[in-house]
Parts: sequence; structure tokens; C-alpha cells
Amino acid sequence: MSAPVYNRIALIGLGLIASSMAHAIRRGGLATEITGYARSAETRETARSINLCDRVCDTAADAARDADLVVLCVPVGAMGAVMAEITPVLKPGATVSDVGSVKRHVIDTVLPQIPEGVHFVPAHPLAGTEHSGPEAGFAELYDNRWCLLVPVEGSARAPVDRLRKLWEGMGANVDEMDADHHDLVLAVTSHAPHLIAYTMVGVADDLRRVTDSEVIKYSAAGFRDFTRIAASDPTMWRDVFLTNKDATLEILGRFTEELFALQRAIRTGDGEHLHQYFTRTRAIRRGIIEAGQDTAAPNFGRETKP
Ligand SMILES: NC(=O)C1=CN([C@@H]2O[C@H](COP(=O)(O)OP(=O)(O)OC[C@H]3O[C@@H](n4cnc5c(N)ncnc54)[C@H](O)[C@@H]3O)[C@@H](O)[C@H]2O)C=CC1
Ligand SMILES: O=C(O)C(=O)Cc1ccc(O)cc1
Repeated sequence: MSAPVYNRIALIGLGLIASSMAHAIRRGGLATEITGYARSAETRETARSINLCDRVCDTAADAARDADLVVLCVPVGAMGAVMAEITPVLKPGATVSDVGSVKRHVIDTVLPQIPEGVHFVPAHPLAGTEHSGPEAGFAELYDNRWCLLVPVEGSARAPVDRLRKLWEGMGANVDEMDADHHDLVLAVTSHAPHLIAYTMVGVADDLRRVTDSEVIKYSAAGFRDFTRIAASDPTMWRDVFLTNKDATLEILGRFTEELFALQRAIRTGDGEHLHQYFTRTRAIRRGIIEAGQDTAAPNFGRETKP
């Protein structure tokens, strides 16, 4: 246990990411009080019944009032509207942060609403599972995973360093990155791969010659990973693609070109092309392992529902 980094932390939106934060904050003794807000009465009730926060409030404003740190943990497309609900109650010197998977859109919708004297430090933990809701969280989610901080132009240093301390206290390794670069990197490493997984599972579903039971029974590891990813929250991922449009389309354009080249190599029997391509991609995987970046699976060995 370390000393608290903030007195009151407010978590707005009590899903997987916020509930994992609540557990990790408590584990590390990083706040004296955690307040929470969720949009639906049912989620608030569940959060209360599992004692997720010290106080679960019925409005976002009540949760954010007097908080030293307010973290927006809702889908990217809802960040601006949620920010509007809390703006009037933010105390001077407080920090607003978020955990959204896309950063430019969040900055464009939230930053103009930040009152004078309040700090804004966007963040993105690179950790998750395909599960959602207040009961999906666990304290170890961020252990040894990256959390990227994306300070806005002209941001004071102290609030950034303080947020870094919080994420490090939750077990994460922290780095800083510019918003546009973040969105491009994530389009390559997360957003496009998710879309490809969604597509592959959709294709399997469309292929009526292969029955559902065969798809499930004979799922090899690669396809199983696709089905896990494709089970992720539809609202969250709809928002990711609608708000990181340019970078995702750029990467998907390149992906399609390479796919066509591989398709041609298969059709023409160009084994040399295929072998060279797979040799290059294998080296990338080996590089990840050598750099020690192949951390535990996102679900940490927990049973995942099919
Ligand atoms: N799930 C993942 O693997 C990761 C998600 N993120 C980001 O974290 C954020 C939250 O994601 P999760 O916790 O996974 O989602 P979740 O689906 O588990 O929880 C989202 C919460 O936001 C609330 N919400 C949804 N729409 C809302 C609206 N219009 N107004 C107010 N509240 C609303 C929901 O009721 C729920 O409490 C998203 O921005 C996502 O991009 C970041 C890293 C990983
Ligand atoms: O579950 C997985 O495989 C993930 O990739 C988790 C994840 C999802 C979205 C993010 O913005 C960051 C991490």
C-alpha cells in the first residue's frame, strides 16, 4: 500500500475499465474515497451490491462534485455529453481524465468544455477483455500493461505526473504520446485487428455450408481468438471506428492491398512470395517476445465465455 495519490476519485461509467480501476485503486490505497456513476439504475444497483465504490451516485454531477480526479469511462462517442453534465460542479485544481480508445476525438469534444483552473489529462490503458459491465473488472487488469498519457498542448506538468503516479500505482507502465500518433498506432495495433476479427467471425457465420456447431467444435486457436475479440462491446467498438475514421481507413486500405497481393500469390502458385511474407511477419512476433512485450493474455487466464 502506498500513500493516496488523490483524495476523491470519481469514476463516470461503471464498466470493465472503471470497475478494474476501482479494484486496483483500492488494492494500492491510491485514493481516500472512490465515487461512481452509471447511466442505468440497474448498473448502479449492481455496483452498490458488490460494493464497487464508496458511494454510487444517481447523477454524474453528484459523483464528480468535490472530486480531485474525475475519470470518464464511457464509450468514446459519449465523452462530450458526459463532460457537459459534470462541468458545472468541477472544483478548481481538479483533474479530468478519460480512458477512451481514441484520443483526438475525445480531446476535441472534452477540452473545449474544461473550465478555467481545471486540468485535462487524457489517458488510455492498453488492457481489456471482451467482457463489459461493473462485475467484469478485476484488480490485476493493468498489471504490467501500458497506459498511454496524451497531455494536451500547454498542459501543466504536475497534473500529468500525478496521473502517472496513479496508473503506476495500479500496476501499469506509463508512456506519453501525441494524440494523432496515438490514434495511428492504435489503428494498426488494435482497431484494424478488431475489425478484421469481426469480419472473419461474420464470414464464418455467413458460410452456411459450415454449421454453427462445427465452427464452435473445430475452432483452432486463431479463430478462437477472433471469436473472443468479436464478442467485445458493440457500442464501444462502433464509437472507436466512427471516431478514428481516418487512421483506421488508412490502415485498412494498406491491409486490403497486401491481402490482394497474397490472394494473387495463392492463385498463381507464387510460393516464394508467400514464404518471404511469412518469414518477415514471423520476425515481428519474435521481436515482440524478445522485447518482453508479450505480457499475459488480456483475460489473465480467466475463463472466457464463448
Ligand atoms: N474494453 C476494453 O477492452 C477497453 C476499453 N477502453 C475504453 O474504455 C471506455 C469504457 O469501456 P468499457 O469499460 O470496456 O465499457 P463497458 O461497456 O464495460 O462500460 C461502459 C459504461 O459506460 C456507460 N455508458 C454507455 N453509454 C453511455 C452514455 N451515452 N452516457 C453515459 N454512460 C454511458 C455504460 O452504462 C457503462 O457503465 C471506452 O471509451 C473504451 O473505448 C479502453 C481500453 C480497453
Ligand atoms: O481484449 C483485447 O484483446 C484487447 O485488445 C483489449 C483492448 C481493447 C481496446 C483498447 O482500447 C485497448 C485494449
